[in-house]
Formats: sequence, C-alpha cells, structure tokens
Amino acid sequence: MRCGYDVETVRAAERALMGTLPDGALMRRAAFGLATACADMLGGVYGRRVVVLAGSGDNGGDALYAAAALARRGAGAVAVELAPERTHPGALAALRAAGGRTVAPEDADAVIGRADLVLDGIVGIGGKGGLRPEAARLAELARRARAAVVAVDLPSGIDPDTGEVAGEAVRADVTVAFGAYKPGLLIDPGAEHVGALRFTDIGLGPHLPRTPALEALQHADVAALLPSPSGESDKYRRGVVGVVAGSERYPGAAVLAVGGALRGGAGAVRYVGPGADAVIARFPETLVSAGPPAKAGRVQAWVIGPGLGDDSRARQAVAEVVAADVPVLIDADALRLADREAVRARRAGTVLTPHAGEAAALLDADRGDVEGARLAQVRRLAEEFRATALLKGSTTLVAGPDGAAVRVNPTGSAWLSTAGSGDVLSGLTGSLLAAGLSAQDAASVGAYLHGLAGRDLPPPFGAHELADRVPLVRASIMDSVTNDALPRT
Ligand SMILES: NC(=O)C1=CN([C@@H]2O[C@H](COP(=O)(O)OP(=O)(O)OC[C@H]3O[C@@H](n4cnc5c(N)ncnc54)[C@H](O)[C@@H]3O)[C@@H](O)[C@H]2O)[C@@H](O)CC1
Ligand SMILES: Nc1ncnc2c1ncn2[C@@H]1O[C@H](COP(=O)(O)OP(=O)(O)O)[C@@H](O)[C@H]1O
Ligand SMILES: [K+]
Repeated sequence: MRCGYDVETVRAAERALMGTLPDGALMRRAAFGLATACADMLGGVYGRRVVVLAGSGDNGGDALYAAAALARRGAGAVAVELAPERTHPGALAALRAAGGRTVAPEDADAVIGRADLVLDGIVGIGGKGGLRPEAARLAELARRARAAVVAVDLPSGIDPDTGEVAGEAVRADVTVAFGAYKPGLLIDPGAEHVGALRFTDIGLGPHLPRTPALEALQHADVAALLPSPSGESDKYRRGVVGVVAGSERYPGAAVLAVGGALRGGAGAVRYVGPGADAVIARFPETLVSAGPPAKAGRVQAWVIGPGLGDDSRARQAVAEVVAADVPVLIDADALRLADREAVRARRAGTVLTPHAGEAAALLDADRGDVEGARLAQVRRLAEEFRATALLKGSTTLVAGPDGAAVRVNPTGSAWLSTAGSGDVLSGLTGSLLAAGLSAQDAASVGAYLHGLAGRDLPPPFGAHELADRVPLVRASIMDSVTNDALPRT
C-alpha cells in the first residue's frame, strides 16, 4: 500500500522525529536525497547549470542545500531569491561557500533560460492558498523553460492535502517527496503536475499513524484481495452477481456490464432486462430473465444502472434493487433514479459509481467544482449517501461512509474515456462484491483491474476489449507477487 498523509500529520511526525535528532539533520537528509535525484536526472553533474527558485521557507532551504551539493561536484548554481532578507541563512551560506551566486527575481528570465535544471523550492507543505504573484511568475517561467524541472517535496502551487490547484503551479518532470507522500501528489489536478514521483526516506515512518488520509493499492494488496476458487467452491459459493442494465435503446450497455461481471470472479451472472438476446448472443453462459429483479432468483450482489433509461420499468427495478438486503452497485441512470433516503437506510454494502458530471448532479454542484476538488467531493458523496462512493475520471477515488482512508486508484489511462468503459467497470466491481469483497475493496480492486486493462491494451480500444483483458492483467498481478516471493538466485 502506498500511503498519503496530510500536512498536519506530517508536521507532527516531523516534530517527534526532530526531538530525537541533532539540529538540521532532517534537512540534510532531504537535501541529500534531492541532490541524488537531480544528479540521476542530469546523468552527470560537472558543468551543468542549476537554478534554484528559492522561497523563504524550509522548502527553499532544502533546494539550496541540494544545489550546494551539486555545486561542490562542479555544477554552476544560481539561486533566485523570492524574499532575499528571509532566505534560509544556513542553506544560503552553504550555496555561497560552494561557489553559487544569487540573483533577484527580476533577473530570473535570463538565468532560467540558460539552465539545464530548475529546482522548485518556492513552497512546500507550508504553502497557503494560490501562489502569490511573484511566485506565480517564477512557476510560469519554470513551466516554459527548456530545462528539466525538479519539484522539491511537491510542485509549488498545488495544495498538499487535496491536489487542488488555484492559479499557476509548477509543472515538474520529477518530484522528490520527503518522508511521506502528501495526498495532493496523488490526486488530479495536482498529480498531473508531479511528473515522475520519487521518494526520499528521512526516517518519519515510525512516527506516522497507522491510518493515512489516502492510500493506493499496489499489486501485492490486489493479489491478496482477488477471489480465487478453492477445492470446496461451486458456482453459488463463488457468488452470483445480478446485472440490471440496458434498454431497447441501449442494449450494448447490458453486454458490456455482463462482460465485466463475467471477468470479476463471481461464479455466475444473472441478467435482468430487455437486452437478454444481445447478452446471450455474446455470452451464452449468462442466466437471463425478463421479469423484475425481485423475481430473478438469488444473487449475492446487484449491479444496476448502465444504459437503463428512466421509464417506469427502470424506476421499479431501481426501487427493488435498492431495497434488497445484498450489496448493490448503483451506476449511471440508476444514480438519478435511486431514492436518497432509501440508499442511506441500506444495511448491506452500497457502491455509487458516478463520473464528475453525475457526481455534480447528485451534489448540486458544478462539474468543474467536482473535478477541481475531487477529495472533498468524494467524501461528501460518501457522507450524504452513507455509501461507498467511487468517483471516476482522471483520478479515480473511493471513499467509504466510515471516515476510513480514501483510496486513490494508481492505474488507468486517459484512453479509458471511451463510451461504455464505465459499464464494464460496474460489472467487474459488482462481481467482486458478489464474490464477497467489502464495498471499499470491491470498488478499489475493480478500478485497479479496469485501469490496468486500459493501460495494457494497445490504444485506441473499444470498451468491450477491456473485459477480455482482465484475465491477462490478473495473471500479471499474480505473477509479479509470486516472483517477488521467490528467493533470488
Ligand atoms: N519540517 C521538517 O522537519 C522538514 C521540512 N522539510 C521541508 O520544509 C518544507 C516546509 O517548510 P516550511 O514550513 O518552512 O514551509 P514552506 O517552505 O513550504 O513554505 C513557507 C514559505 O512559503 C511562503 N508562502 C506560503 N504560501 C505562499 C503562497 N501562496 N505563495 C507564495 N509564497 C508562499 C511563506 O511566506 C514562507 O516563506 C517541506 O515541504 C520540506 O521541503 C524538509 O527539510 C524535511 C524536514
Ligand atoms: N482522463 C481520464 N483518465 C483516466 N481515466 C479516465 C479519464 N476519463 C475517464 N476515465 C475513466 O473511464 C471510465 C469512463 O466511465 P464513464 O464516464 O462511466 O463512461 P461510460 O458512461 O461511457 O461508460 C471510468 O472508469 C473513468 O475513470
Ligand atoms: K516546491
């Protein structure tokens, strides 16, 4: 699991650790890791031109100490001081002692124009609100520069706790995070400013709490959660997932959702709705029925919504499924049709899977507000519906109703924004619910597999190809975990 901790938590851990160390030790560790990352990136240090954008806090201090280390190895180092009277004195002295020089912000254009590397030490976790005008101008110069840009701890201008970006922000090629990942590094729009994310351990680990603010599953976590049949399994024990999707107008949504469900690990898929012919033609193993969900026979979880429409049949089906005492995934049209109070009153797990537009409608907000503040909005959804909310898009987030860590999906590709892709995700995730995963695990594992399938397929692809790719990505996850466990020879 990769974890993200908010600023308050990181600060508390830093205080606890600093109490055990000599003055300046943490900054030296951070600067050493940063200088190493810069040298790796430059592929050699001697004769390279390094420019530090130096804010007046410790973030600027880290950057200046790292530049001093590079200068000692033969780089030319220049610092642009945002507020010269407040620049970190020790770090500035170190830079000067190593032969570096300083310039005022007015001269930044010229030095950045000649640089091989720009170190963004404008602000780190101490940044408040959007960048102030002088800092914003430097961030813009860095963005336009031909030099490589390395962000110190985080790209200046992104909110460390949320990934929100108000105005200008640095766009980095590499970000070197110290001690702990901050949520803003993992959530768009912040995450898209980060470039390659590197980590420098400064010893905070033992001082961080067990529960982070944000967590991202990795292969080993997913491998441990994926259902696998055992010797005692039969199709019912593996779980039966019911899919209520499609309409005369959108029969394809039924096929895509069933396709996802067949690949999720449940033992059988029941399909309920008017798309049965299309479903059977593509997936003859599906158990189909034309009546309402309540008459379809037992399932261990329901998926309802993709391509459903909003006629009286659809409304009735949504009401029946929401009233069922098994886990339910509510998507697309069903998000509009479900009665909020009935969802809140449910006792079995519930997963809502809106994209930003659907989330905006549910929260009475603008789509842009949802995309700009995903973490806050996914939490709101989970609270307001007392359900697990999976907010889709460039960063997919999963929040539970219980205030546990929000999960951020680390897989995926913008090529997934193709018609019907969400229908496959719903089927896949519902199948994992039927197989017995909790709402939070089913949603995050579903998004993980879906995202990996989207990365694995040669683009452009159609949504129907995603489900067929799931067994391959599943195998690669299992292989990587088994290989990690083998002794190295
Ligand atoms: N606290 C610690 O133990 C450690 C901190 N480290 C570094 O220290 C950083 C935090 O340092 P600080 O607490 O000094 O804070 P920062 O250096 O992140 O930011 C504070 C400075 O930024 C300016 N600032 C704040 N908001 C701004 C805005 N919107 N526009 C322009 N300027 C703005 C402030 O005036 C102040 O000068 C971390 O991100 C990390 O880089 C590392 O050295 C590791 C150890
Ligand atoms: N920019 C993006 N980057 C990565 N994934 C994206 C992006 N845009 C959309 N997606 C993913 O593509 C899928 C689209 O689902 P959805 O919006 O429901 O489409 P549809 O209704 O056509 O099925 C979701 O899994 C979503 O997370
Ligand atoms: K920074």
